[in-house]
Amino acid sequence: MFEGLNPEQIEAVTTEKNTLVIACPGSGKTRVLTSKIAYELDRMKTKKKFIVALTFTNRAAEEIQKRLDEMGIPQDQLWAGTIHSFCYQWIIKPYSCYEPDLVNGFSIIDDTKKEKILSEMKLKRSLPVWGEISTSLNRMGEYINNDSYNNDLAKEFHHAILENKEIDFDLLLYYSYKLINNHQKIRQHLSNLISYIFVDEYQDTQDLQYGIIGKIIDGRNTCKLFLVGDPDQAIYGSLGGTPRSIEEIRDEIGQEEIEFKKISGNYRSTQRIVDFFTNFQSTDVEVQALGPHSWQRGLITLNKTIDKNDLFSEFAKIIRNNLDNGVKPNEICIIAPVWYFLTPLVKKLRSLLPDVPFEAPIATPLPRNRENFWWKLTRIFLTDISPETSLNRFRWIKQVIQEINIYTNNSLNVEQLDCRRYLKIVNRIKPHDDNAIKYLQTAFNEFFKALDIEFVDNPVLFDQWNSFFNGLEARYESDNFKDISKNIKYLKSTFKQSKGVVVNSCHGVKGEEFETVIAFGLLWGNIPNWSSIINQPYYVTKSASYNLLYVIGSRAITNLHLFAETGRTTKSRKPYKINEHLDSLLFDYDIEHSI
Ligand SMILES: Nc1ncnc2c1ncn2[C@@H]1O[C@H](COP(=O)(O)OP(=O)(O)OP(=O)(O)O)[C@@H](O)[C@H]1O
Repeated sequence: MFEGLNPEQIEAVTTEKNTLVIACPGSGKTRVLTSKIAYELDRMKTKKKFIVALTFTNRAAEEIQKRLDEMGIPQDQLWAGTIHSFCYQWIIKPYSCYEPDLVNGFSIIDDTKKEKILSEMKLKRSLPVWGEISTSLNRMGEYINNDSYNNDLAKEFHHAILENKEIDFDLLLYYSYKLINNHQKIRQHLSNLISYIFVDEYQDTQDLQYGIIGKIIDGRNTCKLFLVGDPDQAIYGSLGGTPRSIEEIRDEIGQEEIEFKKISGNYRSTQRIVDFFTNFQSTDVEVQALGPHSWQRGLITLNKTIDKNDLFSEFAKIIRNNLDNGVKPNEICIIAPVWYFLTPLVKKLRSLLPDVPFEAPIATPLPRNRENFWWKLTRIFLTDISPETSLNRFRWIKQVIQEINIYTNNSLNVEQLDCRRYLKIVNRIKPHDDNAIKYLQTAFNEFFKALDIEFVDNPVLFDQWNSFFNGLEARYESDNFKDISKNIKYLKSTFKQSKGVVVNSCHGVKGEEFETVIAFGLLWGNIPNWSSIINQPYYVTKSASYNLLYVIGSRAITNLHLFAETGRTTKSRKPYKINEHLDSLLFDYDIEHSI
């Protein structure tokens, strides 16, 4: 369990106390977190308690589970997922009957629908459609935009969806906090059930999330807390994410003691990459590259003259060179500043490099609400059956069957043998339809028929069915996806194990590492987003800009190619300019023809 950990890391893993671990990128925070979870799972004295690991993305939760599988650690007593999934499954689903706004049923709306409603509201008020409005609330139920006009709009939006018995992820968090704060019974139940809460990327935790975690722990000494993160990697400031100080965290958890630990060094990158990204660090702590690549020179380039239309062929050239030099496709990553740059980019690259696989996790037309039951069943149907996916698929089917039991009062068994049997049912179902929507509907119908359950009679499953398929149809018709194939093969390809060149947003690649990173759109207004620039004090803009550049730079192991392309214009037709902090940095870049 302690294999591959240095003494500082072992100390963090074996600590008995509530702990906050802060460290620079590549220092092994994820490794420590996974080992600590394994260590605590192994020490559990009762079968009645759970360990909860809160990660920023579902991808990160799956990575932890995969690593625990590889370590051979049983995970029956682990729950891992995002704070939104946690709130839904542990608070809202069991206790929504105590909340008047939710008591008559509700469904969670998809991002596409949310964006559509918000855009219509903005148009009505003659506000620019592209202006970012946060609909996050704090624990007092207040909206957190700087501007009261935006707060009114956020409030009006929530009123409108609630009228329709719908909530979004922000209301999900808010009602979870309200329920846990108002009902001692809920607090007590959760703190009796949960023995440890782990928080990854603590620096992006919102006020309500601290509030919810704090209420579960709240000085009762029954549940411990372990947070890891890096304040310099806080990139969700505009959505209310903040790295709290150790004193503030102590206040949240009812004055329980909390220990502060640092781990040092970077095991990921070359010293040159470290020297590049530490220019955007908030402190002047020296970071030493300790890993096997530390001494390599690699390549670090900055191109600020290339036209946006020439990016694709330039990327293709870099990718081809890397592949020729033995770099595997999934060790290369292209980072876009905003997710809507991704779909056209992948399309273009696929045509330029038809033999190279690409993986664009965001470029899926599936509705992004992973709490939807039908999303979870889709994942099982569309993930390849292979030895590498078998443990995941087994875990997913178990979850799905447990949910069916809750919704239908059925008592399907969830023992090992039974879950294998359900998986076999899924594996046998092979609809003939090419159209993705038809394929999935046939598959789901056949699955429920084999289980002998009439799901259409169930209001929750029926509502979720509508929201899933309406969401999928709406996304297929939206500007971003209208050109992609509606064939089931395309949808299946979005679930493929990561073997291809990764194309993702800066937010999507947090925590990951790649031999070669290509980042483009490093323009003022993208990095950071206008919402961190317009009407913001300079220190907010600077820290948003620094943190994004820091996160992007620190994903690279050996090579980093930066692009601040020309030819992009704002909605008011002004040319975008290079990010000013990147522009003013004096760094010994390699010249491009050496690529
Ligand atoms: N003690 C160690 N010895 C050798 N390699 C290590 C050690 N600890 C971590 N690593 C390796 O260093 C790399 C970075 O580790 P990890 O992803 O855990 O860092 P991190 O602190 O979570 O980074 P980030 O903040 O960027 O998410 C990984 O390849 C990991 O396997």
